[in-house]
Amino acid sequence: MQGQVAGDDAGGAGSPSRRRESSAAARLVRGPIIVGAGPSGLAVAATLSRHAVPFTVLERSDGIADLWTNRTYDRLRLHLPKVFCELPHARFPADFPTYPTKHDFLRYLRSYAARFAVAPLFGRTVTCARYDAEASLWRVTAVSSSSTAAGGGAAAETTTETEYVSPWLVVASGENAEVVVPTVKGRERFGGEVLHSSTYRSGERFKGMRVLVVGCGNSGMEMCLDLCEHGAMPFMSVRSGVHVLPREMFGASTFGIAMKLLRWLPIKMVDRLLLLVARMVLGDTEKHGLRRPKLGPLEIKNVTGKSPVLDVGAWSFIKSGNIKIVPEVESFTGSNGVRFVNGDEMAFDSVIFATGYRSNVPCWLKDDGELFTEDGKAKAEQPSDDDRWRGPNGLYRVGFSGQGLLGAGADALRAAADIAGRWQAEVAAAVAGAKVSSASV
Ligand SMILES: Cc1cc2nc3c(=O)[nH]c(=O)nc-3n(C[C@H](O)[C@H](O)[C@H](O)COP(=O)(O)OP(=O)(O)OC[C@H]3O[C@@H](n4cnc5c(N)ncnc54)[C@H](O)[C@@H]3O)c2cc1C
Ligand SMILES: NC(=O)C1=CN([C@@H]2O[C@H](COP(=O)(O)OP(=O)(O)OC[C@H]3O[C@@H](n4cnc5c(N)ncnc54)[C@H](OP(=O)(O)O)[C@@H]3O)[C@@H](O)[C@H]2O)C=CC1
Ligand SMILES: O=C(O)C(=O)Cc1c[nH]c2ccccc12
Repeated sequence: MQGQVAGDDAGGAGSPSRRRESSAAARLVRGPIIVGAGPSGLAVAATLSRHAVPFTVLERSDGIADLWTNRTYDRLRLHLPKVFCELPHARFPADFPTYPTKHDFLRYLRSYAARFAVAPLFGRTVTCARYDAEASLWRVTAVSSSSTAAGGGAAAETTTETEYVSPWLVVASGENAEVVVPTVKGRERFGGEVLHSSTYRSGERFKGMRVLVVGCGNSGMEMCLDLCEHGAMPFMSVRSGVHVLPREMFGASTFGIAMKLLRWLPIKMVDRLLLLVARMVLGDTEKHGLRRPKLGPLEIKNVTGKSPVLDVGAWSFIKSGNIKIVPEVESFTGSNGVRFVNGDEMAFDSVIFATGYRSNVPCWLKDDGELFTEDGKAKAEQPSDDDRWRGPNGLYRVGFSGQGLLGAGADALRAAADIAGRWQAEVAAAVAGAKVSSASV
């Protein structure tokens, strides 16, 4: 039976009442369950669609590609050239610029979903996925909420829990599913606005303000640039340093050059060449407070997942002193004060944490088949081993290789082909079974 009331949360007078319902019947879906309708989930679904395999995509937000739609700033562009960001089976339109804007990219993703008839179930947050060894099936619980105006005028929120069941589960919830915001001592004292980069849209409303940006990854760097261009005064807090590379070298994309060199040379050598050219183009970043990590830019990306910054203009503002580098934050000291680990104290109007994201897989995936680490990253036996896209029991990992959209597309092709093989074998067995039973009637 569906829609059975499993529990009631009392809502105080005037507050929305909350009801939790659960569908008692599990829904056995046709084909695999895919968790997430970002680029990875869409790419798996599209490939399955081409193999004529049905699927069910569960997505927590109300549309596709939530990260790109709702959690990125206005000026964002892909920072790898478009050829490295296409999903399987569909090129970017020829009139797209080399570095498409996020609006271009979203346009592409929407038409991609339409073209391959990918219609996710939206508003379904997966809270648990467990392998039922007895039945050889994945049991996936998804929660959805809906708000309805109740008779007396107060809104009633109903959360519904549904179990979806399938022999195959594709984890495509992303490496950037949840924001990371560090706990800083004295946070409650700070009177200015504090936000995470995922809610920053533009520097416009920070004009004339002193803004502390914590973190020097691509988000931190690009927000500082945006703040400068909108007449704000950005300060960038740096903890351990980063590799900054020009986005282009000798008129070609740095990433493209690196990919070509990797065909012939070992990664350490390619890193050395990139750093040599970066030094020629940018100068010594350490002199301006941006220490370079010990491992090279490509090697550190492979080993730890830390992305190099591909500079789109922030570097020149750092050199000119418009973006000021400050040390790691120690604490908030008052309504606008921040103390740094070197003991210096400064006043700021706002603080933006550009401290990155994390996966949420450990919160919901109960039988991870050794595909994930404790913090929900891809588990690799070798640092360079990005080949563990399939686990036991029909479990697949797509989009966790730390290689951006290119890696997600490659994972999606392999996972979908593997599932399609198994699906077709099951269909063939069912057809054979049906023939035998009809012959014996
Ligand atoms: C600001 C920014 C810029 C980037 N730019 C580039 C770039 O230029 N090139 C590049 O290659 N990579 C880039 N990346 C890396 C980025 O991870 C990929 O571009 C891409 O978004 C990965 O796709 P995905 O589908 O794996 O993950 P996501 O895009 O994060 O999609 C995952 C989806 O799963 C959903 N989800 C999560 N948890 C659950 C759950 N429990 N239940 C149901 N649904 C869930 C989310 O709502 C989301 O829609 C960028 C990342 C960021 C943060
Ligand atoms: N145009 C594009 O294509 C863009 C791509 N991206 C991509 O999105 C992903 C996320 O990038 P981003 O949001 O920059 O996050 P990142 O994880 O790349 O960077 C996080 C930054 O925050 C710092 N940090 C994290 N925790 C703390 C802490 N507790 N205290 C102090 N500092 C801390 C890190 O420092 P430390 O190194 O010391 O840990 C690092 O400098 C990356 O893959 C990136 O390449 C992002 C923006 C634009
Ligand atoms: O933006 C990112 O972090 C990406 O994941 C894209 C990406 C994959 N491999 C890289 C190597 C160097 C710089 C960016 C990337």
